Amino acid sequence: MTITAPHTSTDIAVHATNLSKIYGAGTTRVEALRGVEVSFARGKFTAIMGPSGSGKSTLMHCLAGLDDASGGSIYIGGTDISKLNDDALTKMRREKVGFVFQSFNLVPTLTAEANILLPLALAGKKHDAAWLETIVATLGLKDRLTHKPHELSGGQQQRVAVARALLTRPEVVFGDEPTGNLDSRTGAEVLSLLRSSTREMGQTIIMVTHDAIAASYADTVLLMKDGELVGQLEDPTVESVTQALSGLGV
Ligand SMILES: Nc1ncnc2c1ncn2[C@@H]1O[C@H](COP(=O)(O)OP(=O)(O)OP(=O)(O)O)[C@@H](O)[C@H]1O
Repeated sequence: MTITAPHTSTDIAVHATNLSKIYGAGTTRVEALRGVEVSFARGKFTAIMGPSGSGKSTLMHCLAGLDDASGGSIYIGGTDISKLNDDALTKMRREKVGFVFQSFNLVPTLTAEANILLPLALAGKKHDAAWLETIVATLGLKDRLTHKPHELSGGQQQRVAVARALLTRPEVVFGDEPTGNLDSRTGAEVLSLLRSSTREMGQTIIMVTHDAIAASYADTVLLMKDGELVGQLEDPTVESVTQALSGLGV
């Protein structure tokens, strides 16, 4: 007889329940999220896709505590972030969330190493030197640490941003089109590194993308339309993603 362990809350890194977001009022009122119910398993790579205006960025911004939801609750690592005051929210984002954006968002005057260490430095915390070494080695940045961003290629800059996101061992890393500014070969490298951070480091990743190739690196693709989650693909391929998107009119 096989006994399957029941899912416990520790299997879930990020969870949102009955999440709504309304922009504007009256004739400019937009319901960007309509009662979204979603759980992101710990250590998994999830891509969020859907037509333009379907609510992907809004969902990501609310989940990351970058924007206030209009209703519902969001849990990151068991903490209901909708109940946190501004200071607690800032601390939570700094310690429990990593970000990788399309535009690498590195500080131009700082070296790669200083950029990687910045979130911990801002939090007044010491970094774990062995963990830094592991991340730097995994991302192939060892001989680039003393360089400033303008001395690095786009792919190297994004790897620095990925290292910065991973260093705090965050509950979750959010990616907003992380390969949008990279050529396809470099983009593939960064996506492979993101995927190995889930497989080898147990990192949870949630990525918004328009790109079926990028989404095919994820374990799961969530499909959005008109502010709702309307589908899910497991072990996606470029073909299965493209087909699902064309079903949504993309
Ligand atoms: N700050 C805002 N003020 C008013 N409406 C907004 C605001 N931000 C987003 N919206 C609206 O909310 C809806 C969802 O937008 P959102 O940016 O989340 O979609 P998206 O799926 O990320 O789109 P895209 O793929 O084009 O980036 C859209 O109708 C958009 O016009």
